[in-house]
Amino acid sequence: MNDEWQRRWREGRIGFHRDAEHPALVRHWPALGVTPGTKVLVPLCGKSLDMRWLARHDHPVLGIELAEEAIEQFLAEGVGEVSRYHHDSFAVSRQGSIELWCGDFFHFHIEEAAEIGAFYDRAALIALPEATRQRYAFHLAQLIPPGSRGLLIGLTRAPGDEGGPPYSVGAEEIRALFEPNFELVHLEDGAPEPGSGFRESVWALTRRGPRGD
Ligand SMILES: C[S@@+](CC[C@H](N)C(=O)[O-])C[C@H]1O[C@@H](n2cnc3c(N)ncnc32)[C@H](O)[C@@H]1O
Repeated sequence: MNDEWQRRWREGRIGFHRDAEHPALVRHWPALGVTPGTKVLVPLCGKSLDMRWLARHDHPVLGIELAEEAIEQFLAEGVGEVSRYHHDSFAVSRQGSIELWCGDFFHFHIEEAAEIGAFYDRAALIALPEATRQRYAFHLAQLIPPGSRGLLIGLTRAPGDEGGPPYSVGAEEIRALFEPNFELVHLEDGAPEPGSGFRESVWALTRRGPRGD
């Protein structure tokens, strides 16, 4: 699966990428009440412009992305000096208050996550096949301290459409995956997209319990 993502980026098959920040981020992030200055984890970040929006709103960002191509495109499209270093298996690049860790999200561990106090998932959970989604929800919970908030934008496909990625992840599955470690509030469902029938759902999550619960 990892090779397939690298191939997609090399071949420019990145229909998931948006040319502007996601309206649900703009609409809902302020109400989460995340303190300015709090570092936001963006798992499976691609070259999402949502990271620039978060940075402009006083949040240092830590994005994690497998594909070097995505990170290089993001940096080339940005402004400012880029500094680079290595940390374990990750190649880390920093531009302004955005740091991008190139590598596998599942290899990113709590020691590296010390300063993270919020998260933003748009099309990360739904990029993963069913068998990996449980691992994703648990791993995310390990990285996020109790009391921290995050926004999750998921997606369902038209009834009977079992393709993916993006995979169809309904409200029931989202609750089953995250409720053991997070309080969830379902904020909205988008309208089905004409043509694809994809329909986004937006959730606010608050990490509960002691770390590693
Ligand atoms: C559907 S895209 C979403 C990207 C971004 N969140 C956005 O909204 O544009 C999923 C991204 O996750 C990356 N990815 C997939 N599996 C990953 C993993 N295990 N660790 C890090 N990145 C991964 C892919 O390369 C791809 O860029």
